[in-house]
Formats: sequence, C-alpha cells, structure tokens
Amino acid sequence: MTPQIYEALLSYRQQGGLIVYLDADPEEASARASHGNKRPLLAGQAHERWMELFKQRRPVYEAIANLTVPSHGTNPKAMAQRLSEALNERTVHVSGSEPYEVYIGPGVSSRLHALLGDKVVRVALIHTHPVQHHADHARALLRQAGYRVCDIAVPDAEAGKSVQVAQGVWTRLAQEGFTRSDAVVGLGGGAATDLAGYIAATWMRGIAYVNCPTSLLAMVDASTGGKTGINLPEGKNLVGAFYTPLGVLADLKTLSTLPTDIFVEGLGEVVKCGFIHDQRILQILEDHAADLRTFDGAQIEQGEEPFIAELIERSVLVKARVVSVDLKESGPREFLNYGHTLGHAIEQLEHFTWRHGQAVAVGMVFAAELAHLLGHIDQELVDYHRELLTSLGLETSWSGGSWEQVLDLMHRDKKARGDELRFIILDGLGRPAHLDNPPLEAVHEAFERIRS
Ligand SMILES: NC(=O)c1ccc[n+]([C@@H]2O[C@H](COP(=O)([O-])OP(=O)(O)OC[C@H]3O[C@@H](n4cnc5c(N)ncnc54)[C@H](O)[C@@H]3O)[C@@H](O)[C@H]2O)c1
Ligand SMILES: O=C(O)C(=O)C[C@@H](O)[C@H](O)[C@H](O)COP(=O)(O)O
Repeated sequence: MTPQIYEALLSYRQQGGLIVYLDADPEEASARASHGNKRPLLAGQAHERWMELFKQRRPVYEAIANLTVPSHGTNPKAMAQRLSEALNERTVHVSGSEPYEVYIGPGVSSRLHALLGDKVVRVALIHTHPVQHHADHARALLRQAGYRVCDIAVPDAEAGKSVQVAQGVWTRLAQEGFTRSDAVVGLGGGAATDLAGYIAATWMRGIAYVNCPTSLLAMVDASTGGKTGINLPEGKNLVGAFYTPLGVLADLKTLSTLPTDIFVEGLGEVVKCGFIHDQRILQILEDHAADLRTFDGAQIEQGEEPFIAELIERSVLVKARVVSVDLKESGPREFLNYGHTLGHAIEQLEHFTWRHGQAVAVGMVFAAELAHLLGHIDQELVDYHRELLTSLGLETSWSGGSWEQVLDLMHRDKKARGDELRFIILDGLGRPAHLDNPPLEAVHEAFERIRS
C-alpha cells in the first residue's frame, strides 16, 4: 500500500514479472484473520476494521496483479495446487466474427461452468469409452454447477463419425427434450470432438458447444477452428459444417492416460504446423525427439514436460491465426491441409487402421516430393521431412492401395475443383503455397517415391 512498493511492483510487472492476487472472500478472510486475535491492526472492532481495509486495498491489488486466483472455500494445500495450475495455464485467442479462447493447462476443465454460463439447463456430454475417467470428472463438474447432464457414450475413433451414430445422438437429444438454449460438451480425441461439434451445429440448426480435447491431436488441431463433421463410406469428412465453439479446454491432466502411439500420431499435426508456419516448433521437436517418441503420460501428471505445453500452444497459435482470417476455407486456411490430400486417401484405403496423424505424415513426404519434382524446394528439405518424422516415430512411406484408387480418392478431396486436383506444398520452410492442377506424371512420380 506504500507508493514506493507499488512503483517497484509496477516496474517488475512491466519487465514481464508476474504478480498474483489471491482473491479471498472478505467475510471468510476476516473470520480467518480474526482467529486468535493476534493482529494489531484488527484490535477492537475487528470485523469493521477488516472490511474497511479490504475496501481500500482491493482496488490496488486488482490493479497491480496480472493473475487473479480465487481462494474461496479452499485450504492451503488445495490453494497451492490451484495457484500452480493457474501459473501453468496458457491461453490462445481465436478472433473473427465469433471470437473465443483456447485454454491450455492442467485443470482447465474447471472453466466449464464459466464458459457455458447460467442460461444453459441441459448439457449433452458426448465422449468415447477410453476417456470415461475424464468424462466422469467433467460430469461431476457440470453437476456441481447445476446442469442436467445427459451422458452420451459413442463408438470410439472413426466408428463414431458416422451418420448412424449422429442419428442415435439426435434421437437421444429429442428424447431428453434438448432446446435451443441447451448445450453440447465434446470430450475425447478428434473423432469425438468432430462428431460433438457436428451434433451441436445441426441440433435445431445450432446450439452452443464446448470442446474438451483429450488427445494431443485434438488439442493441437481438431478442437479449434470450427471444422465439424462425419465420414461417409465414400470418403472422409464429406459431411459437416463450419461451426464455432464457445471455447476449448485442453486440460493437460487428461494426457496422463494417453497411450504413447496415439500421442506420437498427434505429433504429425504438430510437425505440419512447424513446416507451414512456426520453425520454433521444429526446433523443439528436434531437441526433444527422444522424449516425445517415448511419451509417458505419468510425466505429464508430474508437470515435468513444459515443452509439450509449449508445442500445444504454438500449434494452436498457428491454427488460430489462420482460422481467424479464413474460417470457411476460401484461401489461407487450406494451408492447414498440408499432407492431407494423400493422408485422407491412406486412412480410407486402410479402413482407418492407420491413424490420422500417421497418414498425414506420409502425406507431407509425398507433398514434399511433389514440390521438389516441380522445382519448389530442394532435396535437402525433402530429406529433412523424412529425418524429422522418423526421429519422432512417424511413418514416411506406405505400401497399401493402388495408384488408381489413390487418384480417385484425391479427386474427392475438398480442395479439388471440378476435374482438377489441388494440393498444398511448400515453397520453402514456413512458406506454404497452393499447387493447382499439377502435371499428372509428377503426381504419380511423387506417389511412387513414398512407396515402401
Ligand atoms: N476438425 C478438425 O479441424 C480436425 C483436425 C485434425 C483432425 N481431425 C480429426 O480428428 C480425428 C483424429 O483425432 P485423434 O488422433 O484424437 O483420434 P481419435 O479421436 O480416434 O482418438 C484416438 C484414440 O485415443 C483415445 N483417446 C483420446 N484421448 C485419450 C486419453 N486422454 N486417454 C486415453 N485414450 C484417449 C480415443 O478414444 C481413441 O481411441 C480424425 O477423425 C481427424 O479427421 C479434425
Ligand atoms: O482445420 C483445417 O482447416 C484443417 O485442414 C485441419 C486438418 O488438420 C484436419 O485434418 C481437418 O479435419 C481436415 O479437414 P478436411 O476439410 O480436409 O476434411
């Protein structure tokens, strides 16, 4: 409260310092402080004096702090935990006509109530079985906040992204009396959040939803940007809508149960973000390749891997920058599709036994070969694709399907126009570009170069 100290704190903050305000309920804090009667400032009319001090000090504390952590109804140990979680939280802002935040950090699920607000009555919690434990936690938080929770477990992975599953969920919402002021929470990997977003987009022509991604891939990519959808037997993500969530809660605690191979798969999309926009991502991946390919969820629980949080934040930033300017994919958003033209064809031809991120990894090597054949990048950059992906435990070649099958599927890609194929390639590291209607011989040759 002395000007000297205030100035010193202000200058500390201006140099990047962090000042935390532990925001206590005044009645609760007063009762705590008066206990034992040991504070001289509170002698005599303790409660009145306390409230007076609180009134004077609160605006000063609020003005100087750049992080506020509520301490209502807690004990010192839980408070230390809450503080540590708040300190580890990162937020990415997605701008555009419907702006929202992506919260990344251990424990961010506790923001569910704040995001959904008080007007929502029913919440459809859509999740898969492998994340039951995390769904139980979310359900408890939602019930504590007073929502009527309708728990909807859907088939896992791509099996959940179907018209039949969507129809089952629509029927359930009808039976439970979901109205336009109710909401959806999608919890799980990218398949679950894609389906949940599509349900939210289509129920009564659109209700609110929050994504709670639990896989690396869903955290870095699928949960942000509003692409929602399901598959058809004829192709991946052929039915869907661009539909923006209220917010995204990437609770790093959920990664503690993520199997290593599914974590590694998610790195495919992280590498993509590095290749198309953020070379610092590539540096972090190189520096920590061994730890990443042997990912162990237990380490996440102990908060030992800050570089994983940084990779997630940086990848979400790449995505946020693009979708903020081009939500409906009329140009720059297509850059996020690097590696996906062949990637989606591989997933389909392998009947989804290949995971998305692994297929995209091979797709990026194919796109690099194509760019090299047409003189856009040198051999060194093609080799770098293979080296980096291999060092992370990702695939760089594929022997399934035939050229004819792949070509047919690539013509059904959403970037194709009329009879013309379109691809995303690199003109250099961090310089994505469109490649429209390239010579078919070059496409075929690039395909031959990824055959194992
Ligand atoms: N909408 C978009 O912008 C976008 C972007 C990228 C990918 N996608 C889609 O996302 C899907 C791929 O996502 P994915 O890689 O998360 O696959 P996924 O959703 O199939 O999840 C992979 C597996 O991991 C399980 N899992 C998820 N989190 C877990 C956890 N914390 N603990 C234990 N198990 C867990 C899932 O239940 C599933 O079995 C694809 O359908 C892809 O098309 C969408
Ligand atoms: O958000 C985007 O835009 C993307 O392209 C991100 C991709 O990583 C993602 O796999 C997306 O689902 C692909 O969409 P699609 O339109 O090619 O089906």
